[in-house]
Amino acid sequence: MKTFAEFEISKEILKAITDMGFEEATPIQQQTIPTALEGKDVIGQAQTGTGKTAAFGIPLVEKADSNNPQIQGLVLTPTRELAMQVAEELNKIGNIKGIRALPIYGGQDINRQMKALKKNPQIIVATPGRFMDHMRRKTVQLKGINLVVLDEADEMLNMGFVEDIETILKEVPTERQTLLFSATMPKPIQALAHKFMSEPEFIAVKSSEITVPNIVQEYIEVPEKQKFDVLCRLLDIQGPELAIVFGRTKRRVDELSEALSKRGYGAEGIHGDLTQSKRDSVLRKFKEGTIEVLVATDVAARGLDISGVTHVYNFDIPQDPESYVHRVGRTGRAGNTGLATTFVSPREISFLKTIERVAKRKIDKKPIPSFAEAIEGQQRLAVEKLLQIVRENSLKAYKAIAEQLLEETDSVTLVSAALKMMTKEPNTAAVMITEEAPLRTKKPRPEGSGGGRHRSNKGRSDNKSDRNDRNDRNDRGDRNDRGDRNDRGDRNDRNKKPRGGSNENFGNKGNFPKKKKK
Ligand SMILES: Nc1ncnc2c1ncn2[C@@H]1O[C@H](COP(=O)(O)OP(=O)(O)OP(=O)(O)O)[C@@H](O)[C@H]1O
Ligand SMILES: [Mg+2]
Repeated sequence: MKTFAEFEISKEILKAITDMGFEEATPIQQQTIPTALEGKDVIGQAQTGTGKTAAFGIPLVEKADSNNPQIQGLVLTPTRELAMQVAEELNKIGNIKGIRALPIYGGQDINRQMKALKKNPQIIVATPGRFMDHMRRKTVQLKGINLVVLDEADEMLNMGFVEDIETILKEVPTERQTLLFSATMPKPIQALAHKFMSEPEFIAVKSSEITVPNIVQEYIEVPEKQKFDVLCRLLDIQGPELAIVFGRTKRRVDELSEALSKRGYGAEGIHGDLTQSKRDSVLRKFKEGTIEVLVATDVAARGLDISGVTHVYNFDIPQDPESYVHRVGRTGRAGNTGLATTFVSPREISFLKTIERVAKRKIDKKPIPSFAEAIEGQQRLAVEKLLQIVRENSLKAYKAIAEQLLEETDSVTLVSAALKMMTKEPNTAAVMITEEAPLRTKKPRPEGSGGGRHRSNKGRSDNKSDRNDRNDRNDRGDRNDRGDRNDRGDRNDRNKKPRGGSNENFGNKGNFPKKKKK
């Protein structure tokens, strides 16, 4: 294992990384940081949650000059929330060196962004649509940019963003360095990437599986009608610290979050039709633990790093294996463990097989949990809570009254009553969830064949609103964001489309260095 001191990086950055609690470099960091520092173009691929942000962030900040008022680095991300998160991490890496990263994304007041741009940040982290908007307004200067990063590159290139990325890269100086990172990098996307890069080195951390081994992965075969009750039972049994439930469409997300709230869970939804301030507040509440269930479309599938996410539920099976890999990757990050459960309706089993083949791992079948197990689960949680209070040993004020109670009632009855009071009884309040048709079976395609270089918007133009959903491409009139590509009207259309084949070499072996406790 390499420590960061072995890289040729400045003392300020080293100190910042130590302050962040990083001691050893992760495998992808070990392999890509020296190459990127040499100035080479890199395509970096490693499993979710293994530190790709710092893998490109450290060279990016190292190369930036705090005395130069120009924008020197540009990072493009597929979603707004990811842009914010990446900017935050770059600011942590760069704070001692005096390097500032500014997030620029749709849904945020453009005048505010213009003001912030005037303060000369060295690095911009942006969604493509909004960045192009600033280019047109000439509120960003591109001539000083010498390093461009495409985070979640396959996602951006695959989803018809190619034109946007091309437009941006055409205006950035050609003698720049380009870095591409993602946990999935289908071969056709790699081929496409070469268009933007000069003799890139492809660095993929070898692994037999493309998801980290510390995510336990299970599926439950469940008819559409029963999915919601099964989800509630799982939440009761498993008692996640924080959980993300992925649904296929925005309507699904709205209905699920409402239904979960009705049944007494702290849940809210996030998708591309919400205002940015709503998206921000939902995500903030989730990070703080004010709500424990985040219901989301694929807008939250890529890159988001939220500590405490112990469970991921695919309420609807994702439509392609890449999406599966990224969704389940919201848990089990930075060496932590996680559990991912996928609901598969009987007619969707073939999709599961494709996922297993591409992810190169078996997903274990679990039975539908019973109502009795849900009750048991809640009782167990109540017992844990009770014992926790015992351990905290702050019961002095209650002892006298407890002794008095024990004179009148026997201890077993009293403890049972306390447990009953603390147990959340499974709630069966009536809820409304519109049924979704199962995914349509498509002809299996040979792995790696890809079929089409990238998906253009042609062929999907029958669904105009869908275009607004992709990234911030329509940032001008922008309300929507990408990740919600699987919106109602979009679903069937999308099923027919070829998808880039998946690559074989992914990720590391999960030997994640520990973060130092601060
Ligand atoms: N060297 C390190 N030591 C300890 N923790 C680290 C190290 N590098 C990164 N981390 C932490 O690991 C977590 C995951 O990192 P990051 O978000 O960069 O993963 P990723 O590979 O980009 O995942 P994804 O594919 O989902 O985008 C973050 O919380 C980050 O702070
Ligand atoms: Mg990432």
